Amino acid sequence: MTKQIPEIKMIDSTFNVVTEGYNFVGKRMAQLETDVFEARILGKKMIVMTGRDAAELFYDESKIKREGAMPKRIQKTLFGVNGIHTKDGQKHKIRKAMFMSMMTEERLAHLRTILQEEWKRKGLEMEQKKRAVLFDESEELILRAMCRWTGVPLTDAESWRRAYEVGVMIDAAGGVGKRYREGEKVRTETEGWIQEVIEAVRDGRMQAEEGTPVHTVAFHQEEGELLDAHMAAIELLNVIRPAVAVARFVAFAALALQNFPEWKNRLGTTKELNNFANEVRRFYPFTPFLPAVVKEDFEWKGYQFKEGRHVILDVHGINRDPRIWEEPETFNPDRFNDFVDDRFNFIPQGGGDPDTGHRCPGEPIAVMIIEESVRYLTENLSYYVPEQDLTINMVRMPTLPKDRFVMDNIKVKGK
Ligand code: HEM
Repeated sequence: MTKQIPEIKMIDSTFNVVTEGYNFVGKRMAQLETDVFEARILGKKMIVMTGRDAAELFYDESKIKREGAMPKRIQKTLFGVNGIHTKDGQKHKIRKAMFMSMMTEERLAHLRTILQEEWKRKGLEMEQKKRAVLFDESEELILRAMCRWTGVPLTDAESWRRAYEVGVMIDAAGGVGKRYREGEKVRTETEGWIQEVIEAVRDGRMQAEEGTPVHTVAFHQEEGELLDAHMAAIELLNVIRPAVAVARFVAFAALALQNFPEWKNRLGTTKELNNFANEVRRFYPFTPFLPAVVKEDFEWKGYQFKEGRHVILDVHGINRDPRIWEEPETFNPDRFNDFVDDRFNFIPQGGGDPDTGHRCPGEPIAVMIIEESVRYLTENLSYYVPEQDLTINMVRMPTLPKDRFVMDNIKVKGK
């Protein structure tokens, strides 16, 4: 028997999404005591879904597609227009293979070494400054590391400006008005910068080592053709930009060390450090939800999904779902000791199989950046956390601790 999907009886709920942010979906799910509801958002009727099973459905390519799902305003700031996030089927698989080919064990080990070197440099810089904002420093550090790793040249003179611009693109994703317009502007500039690099590599003005992401993207072919240089720039930026976004998790990790200091001396083993990084990705808000579109009519748990209907997956809610996580509101890295990941129950960076579906290819990079940052902060740096506002505004998307984690009296240990 088919059931009626519970509906939000409002002409349009966009205002509530904007004013309630990360809380919008969870609040409605609780009010309606459901895992699925329908609402009109941005003028379109959408099915909003939460829970592990909803994630499994969302990543079933026979039922759900991406074409036409991602709002243009998010493509124009965060992702780049018509990049991998919007592709389906064979086109997506070929493009995705390009990203996945960058994630070999050897290449990732190289990135870890780069991150360790960059943290050493950063530690000394921060010590000289005495007082620094961890979020800003992390953005710059990660941009440097990613440019080295991908093979994109970056001078000392430009690293802060470029890092700031990439940060603006990320921050603009959930913004309106000035915040959105600035994001769009810096995206155009940043794409121009990377496009020049791609063109220089292609015509031999710049050397790029085989196996580096810049080489991979510059010479990646689809149907016997190189990518258009602008598209290549968008996709190379789809490696660099989201890594810079991990600075949010670095700031959250520092906040966790501050608020839950009992974990500081529980980071000695690789597993403990990894658990801590995963709990940071689960506990703190980042990706709120993901959009897609129903490919053809089907029924799920008695509900009718009609072809062309937009769907939204509640990523944030699944990270805090009490059916998956015991005491979800408690920060507890130990929960990952016996956690069985079934690809749909822990999805801070999307679910399913990264090789074949849309799941983020950058999870090992994100985890590694958090791990190396936490390692450096706890083992190599001493600092004082001055009075400041570290509240997390759950309305703003994406969010971060308000004062971006100011550190004072910074000293490198054991020099
Ligand atoms: C702050 C850390 C990160 C978060 C929260 C994050 C989150 C996500 C999410 C939610 C998706 C969408 C999954 C979907 O559409 O189903 C995604 C896709 C993607 N991410 Fe990440 N990501 C992060 C870091 C990275 C890094 C370091 C890379 C570098 C390679 C990366 C590259 C990508 C790409 C290329 C896609 C598109 C995949 C596809 O459509 O097949 N991300 N990410």
